[in-house]
Amino acid sequence: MIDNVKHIILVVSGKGGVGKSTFSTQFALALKERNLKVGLLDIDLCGPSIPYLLNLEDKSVHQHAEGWLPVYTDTQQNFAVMSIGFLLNNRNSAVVWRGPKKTAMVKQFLNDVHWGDLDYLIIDTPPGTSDEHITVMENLKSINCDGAIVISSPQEVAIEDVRKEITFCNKTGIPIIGLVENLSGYACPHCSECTNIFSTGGAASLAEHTKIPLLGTLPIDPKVGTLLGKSAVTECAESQFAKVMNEIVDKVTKKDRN
Ligand SMILES: Nc1ncnc2c1ncn2[C@@H]1O[C@H](COP(=O)(O)OP(=O)(O)OP(=O)(O)O)[C@@H](O)[C@H]1O
Ligand code: SF4
Repeated sequence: MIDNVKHIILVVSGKGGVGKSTFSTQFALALKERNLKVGLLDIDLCGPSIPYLLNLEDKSVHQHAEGWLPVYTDTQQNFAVMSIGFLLNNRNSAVVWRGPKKTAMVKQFLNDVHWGDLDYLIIDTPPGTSDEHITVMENLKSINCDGAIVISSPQEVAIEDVRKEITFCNKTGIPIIGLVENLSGYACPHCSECTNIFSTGGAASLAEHTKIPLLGTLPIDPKVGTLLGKSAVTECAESQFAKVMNEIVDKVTKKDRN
């Protein structure tokens, strides 16, 4: 099912709430704006927020002879989405399954979704470095992904969790494409001036220390939380968030173009 996908990228974080799902969604939408065929798979079983972020909460997936059909956001079928959220009755229904059932669901998501031909499949993974998470990553390793983008926020505790996530990826043998620092300063909606609220430079020094590329630092931008399916790179093209997102897309896709 995944054989016709050219590139698979995991989005991971050692800590919840650092904007992993927001990044996955906006990164996937930015790739689509480059006329690429993109899929977005949400396997964050504890908090599947992708349907909400894409304004697709009323959609459901359908069975097909070849497996589950993803939800498409456009008639040209250039943006495909699959999330556990489509299988839940409502957004507030938590998935309270034990580890083995969750792992079985992840396997099914990886094996049974009919993605068709895709340039990029972006996978939003559950946050953390627990045993259950290791099983998920081992399954992901078997699908031959390009690597992982690690999301952090500037607070020291988040950076510490990123360190753990890096060790974790190294242990599971998943290459790290680069680091992204999210919530890095506040972009004023009036004058676009960016003010640092927390300490700065954490991800940059971590990148230097670990020799992992820093792909970009994305500011807190109040508009980003209201986009619901629209792409920041087109809706607020002049914003710092959009500029950095475009730079990240350039860096990640550059390898492909060379
Ligand atoms: N750069 C940003 N600017 C403004 N708001 C943001 C930004 N990044 C994330 N947010 C907001 O922060 C909240 C958490 O983001 P998100 O759900 O993407 O985090 P997460 O790391 O995926 O969380 P979880 O661990 O629960 O899956 C959301 O309300 C989102 O709109
Ligand atoms: S950054 Fe500039 S426009 Fe924004 S609140 Fe401060 S002074 Fe006002």
